[in-house]
Amino acid sequence: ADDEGGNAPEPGTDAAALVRLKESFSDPNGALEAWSASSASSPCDENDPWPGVQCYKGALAGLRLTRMNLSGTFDFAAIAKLPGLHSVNLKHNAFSGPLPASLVEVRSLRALYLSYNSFSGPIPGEVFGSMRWLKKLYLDHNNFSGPLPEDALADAPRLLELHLEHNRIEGPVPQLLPASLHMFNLSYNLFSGEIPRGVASRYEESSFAGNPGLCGAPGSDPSACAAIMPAPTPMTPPTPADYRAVQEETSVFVVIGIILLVILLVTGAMVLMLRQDEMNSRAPVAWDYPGASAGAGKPMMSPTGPRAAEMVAVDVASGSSHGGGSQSGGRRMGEFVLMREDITPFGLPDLMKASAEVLGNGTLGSAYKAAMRNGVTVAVKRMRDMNRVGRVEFEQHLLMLGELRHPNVLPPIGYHYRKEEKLIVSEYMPRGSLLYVLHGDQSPNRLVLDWPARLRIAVGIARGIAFLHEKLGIPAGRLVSMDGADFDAPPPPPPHGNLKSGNILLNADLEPRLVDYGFFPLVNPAQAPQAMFAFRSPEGTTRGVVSPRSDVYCLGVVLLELVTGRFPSQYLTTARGGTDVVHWSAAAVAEGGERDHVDPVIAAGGGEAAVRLLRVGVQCASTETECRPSMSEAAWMVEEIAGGGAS
Ligand SMILES: Nc1ncnc2c1ncn2[C@@H]1O[C@H](COP(=O)(O)OP(=O)(O)OP(=O)(O)O)[C@@H](O)[C@H]1O
Repeated sequence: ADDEGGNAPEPGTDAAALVRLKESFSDPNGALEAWSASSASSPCDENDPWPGVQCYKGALAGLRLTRMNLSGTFDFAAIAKLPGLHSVNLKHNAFSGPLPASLVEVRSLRALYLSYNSFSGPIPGEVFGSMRWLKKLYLDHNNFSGPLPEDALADAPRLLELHLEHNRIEGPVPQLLPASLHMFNLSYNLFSGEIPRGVASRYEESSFAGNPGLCGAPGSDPSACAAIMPAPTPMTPPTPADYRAVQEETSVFVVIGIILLVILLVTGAMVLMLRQDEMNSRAPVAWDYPGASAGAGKPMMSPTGPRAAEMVAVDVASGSSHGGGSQSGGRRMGEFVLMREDITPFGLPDLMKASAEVLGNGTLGSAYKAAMRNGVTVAVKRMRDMNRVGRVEFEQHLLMLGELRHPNVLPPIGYHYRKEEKLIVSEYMPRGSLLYVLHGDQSPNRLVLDWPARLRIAVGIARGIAFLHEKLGIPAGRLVSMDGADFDAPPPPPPHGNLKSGNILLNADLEPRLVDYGFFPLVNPAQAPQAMFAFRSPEGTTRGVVSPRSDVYCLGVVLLELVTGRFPSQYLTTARGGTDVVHWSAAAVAEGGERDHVDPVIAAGGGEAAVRLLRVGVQCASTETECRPSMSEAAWMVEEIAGGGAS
């Protein structure tokens, strides 16, 4: 009624289009009441924009109508003539019926999110054939049926993400997919037959899960196809023999890991000794380093040389280890910035002369132990994949991280920045990581963590990560993507981003200290999915999106690892092995069999408390982010189990 009475907005304007669009669906809560011909403002009014609109330079660029209880159909034809409209997001509403044919008239769309509605019927091929700019298409959690239009899909020129999970789509998995398609999730549908090899190898195993008639998923047994082709077989629960097989695989993995580690340590130490001899014999000669007065213009040291040697050679030319004043909030020792006043000063020359040992080679870089002559022993991490950040950004971030103080957090104490070389130094923790103590140390007199120790460690981890969330968390509303292509605002980054047992170190009292946190803003976005464990969360693997709740998932994995004593398969990228602690434990909770999943070493001491901790782990590692507790809630749940007796 608002839109009648000669007050209609000028045809062709954003306002006219939205008023017409609103007539096509039902808005029982009046969420879009302001979409009216009699409205005093225009949709993109700077001071009083209409609800649900996203604007770019004063023009309508996106519609974000999520969780508004809207229903009926959506008249895409009404908005087809808006050339700047790039994104439509209708997630979590009650729209139903087939996809309106008018959809394909909105040629400008880059992103269309229809997840969690009740759309039904087949997916028309024109969606891919006519919408040539479409990059992201989210059709998951609806009632779509019928086969996928293979030819049209193969032709979509720019499609990056296609989400089809939780529908009733049937037929074979298409053989030909656009080269651009890096995310293709068809889990929980009715697809059948063998997944074409080229498709199976391109996507995660989870992309194909929940299709009982489908075989040939990555990592699955190829012979299973023969068995499954005639008729879909029901899924059978894993037998004890399966678990034994996984255990054996785990042991093989651990043995191989140890052999590799020994080779790495011996080689590293030998090369380092050779290099140090070489350096000593060349002591009077200045090493080549950009900006160094002596030796400038000579070729730089080979970047392919051994890592430790490169690390210690970078700053020999920059002078005395005890020179330099206070800059940027830290003491600058030549090219090295020491951020702490309370330890004996040192610089890169001291690190160079230190006896060094390779600690390991992780996803973010390699780590070395350096015992210096002044009695200080530190861990030096040579960071990879951070060439995107400039000096100022890197320094400010490190200084900020260095200021964080908590008993369960191990802050960096110094850093070195060059465009192509970044070192981060922290206190050395002689006991090593929780990963090593739980699974790596096979010596006869190894440390076995009993229940009180594990509970204390769980509490410490929860306190440390909750502290990081409090200090490094960014309120969700502050981040809005306005790049003109995708107006679905990205969630804030996970404050830790890489929480796993390898990044939880234990001090002499077995108190956990978290490391490798807060690097999300520094790591190159293209490398982050491989480098940071938060991307192994379900939302990270399926959508490439992570948030603070991804840290909660990572905490869940660690808690399950502590209670079950199993090596989580989630930590492996390519090799097979370990136990899928998340699904294994979730199944136990569903069947009430938690007690059988508690590590026998702690079963007697842990009792009901261990079972409760396992349940918290399962909840934290829920597939749906909304089902996970917030980090402060998770920390509180862990504290509650300890009941104050853990500290
Ligand atoms: N400050 C430290 N004290 C003692 N050991 C450390 C310290 N920092 C790292 N380490 C150990 O050095 C090894 C290599 O660490 P690094 O961080 O390079 O790899 P990672 O933890 O396996 O993987 P990622 O790069 O993903 O964090 C690990 O075993 C880790 O526990």
